Amino acid sequence: MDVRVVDHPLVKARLSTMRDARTNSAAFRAALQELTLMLIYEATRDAEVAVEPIHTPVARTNGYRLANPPLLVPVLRAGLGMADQAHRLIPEAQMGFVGLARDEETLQPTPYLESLPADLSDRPVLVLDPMLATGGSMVHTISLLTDRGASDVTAICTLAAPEGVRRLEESGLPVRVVTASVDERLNESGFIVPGLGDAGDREYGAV
Ligand SMILES: O=P(O)(O)OC[C@H]1O[C@H](OP(=O)(O)OP(=O)(O)O)[C@H](O)[C@@H]1O
Ligand SMILES: O=c1cc[nH]c(=O)[nH]1
Ligand SMILES: [Mg+2]
Repeated sequence: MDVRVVDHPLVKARLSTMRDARTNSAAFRAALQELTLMLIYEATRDAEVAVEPIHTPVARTNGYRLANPPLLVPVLRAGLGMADQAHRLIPEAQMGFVGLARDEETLQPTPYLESLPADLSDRPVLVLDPMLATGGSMVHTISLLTDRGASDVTAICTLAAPEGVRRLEESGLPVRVVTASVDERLNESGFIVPGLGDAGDREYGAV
């Protein structure tokens, strides 16, 4: 499985803002948006482009656009904080939604929303979720996508745990991961260490 860690000074700086326990919700959301921009920029580096002639005020030249715009799928709640920024970068993209809440005792994802196009064959998908911890939520989400024919899925995750990366790899699902960091480990409560805490709570407040 392809895991791309975007190792760039600006990525590290935004991630540090998100990790810092002193960062308030508004600053956390702003850093997440900026980080999302950089991760999507990297994730789409090899996207197929269509070429069509355009006229500048001076001459005729080649114009470029994405040949096959992806479906964007934020995983609620925390992934919502990445959705608008991703859409600004790829305004022609369609958006689907998955809602999951991890049971903090069993660490199993509890689904509460699924709003996705019926046919995803021949369409790239970008899944937006800041956190890949045990990998349970991501495996559930990608299974919903492959059930609809998706075969080209990229998980855009601010942070990943080695355990989650391994789980995705062992699932055999057609996915690659683009992240700002693969951290050390999960703790006994299933939180990423050093991590950044509960991403959804830090964006929107504790539930
Ligand atoms: O890899 P996993 O062990 O499944 O954990 C990762 C999930 O946990 C967080 O969501 P959470 O369940 O806290 O919901 P929230 O976004 O509403 O806070 C995060 O946004 C992922 O979806
Ligand atoms: O560290 C973690 C693990 C799962 N979900 C989060 O929001 N944070
Ligand atoms: Mg949460």
